[in-house]
Amino acid sequence: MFKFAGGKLLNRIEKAVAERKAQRAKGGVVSLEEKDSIDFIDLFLDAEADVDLKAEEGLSGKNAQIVRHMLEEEVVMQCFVFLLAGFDTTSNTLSYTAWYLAKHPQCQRRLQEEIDQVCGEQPEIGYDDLSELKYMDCVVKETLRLNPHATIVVGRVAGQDLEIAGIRLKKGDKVQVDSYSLQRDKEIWGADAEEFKPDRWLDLTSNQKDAYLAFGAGPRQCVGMRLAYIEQKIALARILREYELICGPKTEKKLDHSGWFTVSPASVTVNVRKRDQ
Ligand code: HEM
Repeated sequence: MFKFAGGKLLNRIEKAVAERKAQRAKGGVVSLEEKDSIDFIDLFLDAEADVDLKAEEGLSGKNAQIVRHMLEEEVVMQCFVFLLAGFDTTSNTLSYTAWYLAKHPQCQRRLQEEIDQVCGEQPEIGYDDLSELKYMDCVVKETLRLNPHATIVVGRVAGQDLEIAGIRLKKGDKVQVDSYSLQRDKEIWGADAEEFKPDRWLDLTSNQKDAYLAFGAGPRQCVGMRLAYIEQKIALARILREYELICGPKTEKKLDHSGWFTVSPASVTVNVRKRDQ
C-alpha cells in the first residue's frame, strides 16, 4: 500500500502553524511589519491570497478578483511545499557541485580566482557581489544541466485537446518532461553534451536556453529559483575562498543517483584542504 512519506513532516507543520496562530491570537507574536526575524509561517499567515475568479470560475467580468487571507490548511501546505521543494534541492546541487569541482581542479581554480577578485577579504559577501560571479553562475548551471534533480515535478496537464509536434493530446492528459535526457541531448548540446564544461554557458544558443529545464519553465517555474541560486553561490563562495575540494581515495569514480521526488547523488565523498597549504 502507498505510504505517504511526508506524513510526519506534515503533522509537525500542522502543529507548528496551529501553535503560531494561537500565539498570535493572544498577541504573543506580532505581524511581520513589526518583527525583525520572520519565518515562512508568519509570512504566509500575513499573506493575502489573490483569487482570480475569472481564471478559476470562468467569470466574464473584467479583472474579477477577491482578496482574502490564506486558510490554515493552505498555510500548512505552503510551508510543506517550501520545505520539501526548497531544502534538499539546494543541498543536493551543492553536493553535485562539490564532486564536479574536485574532479575538475582547473575549473575550481578559475572559480576561486573569480571569488578572490570579486569578494576580496571582506567578511560578508553581498548580493551585488553574487551577480558579478559570472563563472560561478556557469558552474552551478552546468551542474544542474547534467543533474536536473527535480525533474519529476516538471509535468503539465493538457487544458484542452491539442497537437504538439505531431502528438495528439486530449484534455486532461498528463505530460511528463524528461529534462534529464533533454539536458544531455547531443543534438542540442553538441558532441560533448555528457561532459562538464561550464564555459558553454557563456554562449548559449536559443535552443539550448529552451532545453534547460532544471527549474521548469513558464508561469509555474520554480518560485524558489532565485533564492536557490543565491544560497548556492553564497555557500560556494564561502567554502572556496577558504578551502579546496580535492579527490581522495574514496571519491566516487562516477555518481549514482537515488530518490524519486527529488534525486540526489547516492553519495559524494571529497576531501577538503585549507587553501595555500
Ligand atoms: C536547486 C534548487 C531547486 C531546484 C533544482 C528546483 C526545481 C524545481 C522545479 C523543476 C520545479 C517545477 C517547475 C515547473 O513545473 O515548471 C519547482 C517548483 C517549485 N519550487 Fe523549486 N527548485 C529548487 C529550489 C527551490 C527553493 C529554494 C524553493 C523555495 C524556498 C522552491 C520552491 C518551489 C515551489 C513552491 C515550487 C512549485 C511552484 C508552482 O507550482 O507554482 N524550490 N522547483
